[in-house]
Amino acid sequence: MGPIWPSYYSECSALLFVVDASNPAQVSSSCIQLLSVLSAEPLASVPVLVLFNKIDLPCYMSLVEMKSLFRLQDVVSCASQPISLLESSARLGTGLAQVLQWLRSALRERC
Ligand SMILES: Nc1nc2c(ncn2[C@@H]2O[C@H](COP(=O)(O)OP(=O)(O)OP(=O)(O)O)[C@@H](O)[C@H]2O)c(=O)[nH]1
Repeated sequence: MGPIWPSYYSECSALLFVVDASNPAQVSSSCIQLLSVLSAEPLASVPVLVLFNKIDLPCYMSLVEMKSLFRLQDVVSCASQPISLLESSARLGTGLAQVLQWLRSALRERC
């Protein structure tokens, strides 16, 4: 779906970038894709939540591991937009309250 994302950028008020944390191959390609999304001009000031999902699965990569493997702290510091990082399990509902809280406050700040 990546190739069609830019057609939505101009209408975007908040961006939820969901990464499958249980799939190491997808995690690395997602991080590269994230850098491209963050550098898109229409998203320069749009609040971003990077959500590491599927943390209920046995082999998921934790936020701590991902921060160190993909230098996420550097990505966050260098980006023009505010970026938050959260973990979730959509299956179990873990972390979803924080996602909604982030969404509410991101949209409130844009109004
Ligand atoms: N165990 C687990 N499974 C999940 C979770 N979230 C989604 N899934 C499952 O993952 C599969 C794909 O979910 P989708 O929502 O279709 O995600 P997608 O991005 O379209 O598909 P993928 O690219 O394959 O991840 C479905 O079978 C979901 O039930 C989660 O937090 N934990």
